[in-house]
Amino acid sequence: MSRARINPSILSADFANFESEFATIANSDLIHVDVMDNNFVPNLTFGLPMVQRMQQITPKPLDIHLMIANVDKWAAGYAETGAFSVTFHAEASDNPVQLARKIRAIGARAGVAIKPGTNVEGVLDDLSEFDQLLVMTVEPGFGGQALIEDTLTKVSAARRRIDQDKLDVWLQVDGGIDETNIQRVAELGADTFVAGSAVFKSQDRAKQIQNLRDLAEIGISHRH
Ligand SMILES: O=C(CO)[C@@H](O)[C@H](O)COP(=O)(O)O
Ligand SMILES: [Fe+2]
Repeated sequence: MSRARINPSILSADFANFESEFATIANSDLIHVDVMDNNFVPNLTFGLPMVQRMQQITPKPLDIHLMIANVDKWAAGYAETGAFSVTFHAEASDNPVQLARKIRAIGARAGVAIKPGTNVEGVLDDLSEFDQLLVMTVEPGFGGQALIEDTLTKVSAARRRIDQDKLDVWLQVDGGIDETNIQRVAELGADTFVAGSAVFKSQDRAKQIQNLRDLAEIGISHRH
């Protein structure tokens, strides 16, 4: 696996044809699956039975992004599907560290996500309990939004802490990532990039995934 990971978000895919859609993004690193409950976010996608089925047909490991309330109750079920990683929102959990331990014990990587309005400091001290920190670069709920520049200070702060404490934690960004900004966001510290519309609206998705990966790796190589 290359240093920069590109995880296409299937929120922008054709929901009636996941198997053929997945085949068009088979050169990705992981496939990002947005679970929304019309409660934690004002949009609804699909739940556990769909993710169980995706697990059977996917050419790549699944990176599950849970945008659901009562996540302390639901997250374990997603880990049990055999998903590679399960990321839940800090805002939706009563005890993120305890939940991460539960997800890890099942055998999935545990990720914690923060919305644009949530401080990163609250999770930085517990980072060793997680395999991934997801800094949302848009308000969760919808694809195709513009990246919120203010969120990028959190990416820099998280990168400083990960490097300083020599943590093995992936730093993911999600929302509005495309070929115009990925290199800069990588330079600031992200190493794992979710891209929905930038991949699915492209004429040649495989080529776009490789283009995004190349740009991100240039950004990573420019880090001081
Ligand atoms: O979690 C979310 C939205 O809440 C994302 O994963 C989006 O699906 C990303 O889409 P683009 O902003 O890249 O179009
Ligand atoms: Fe997402």
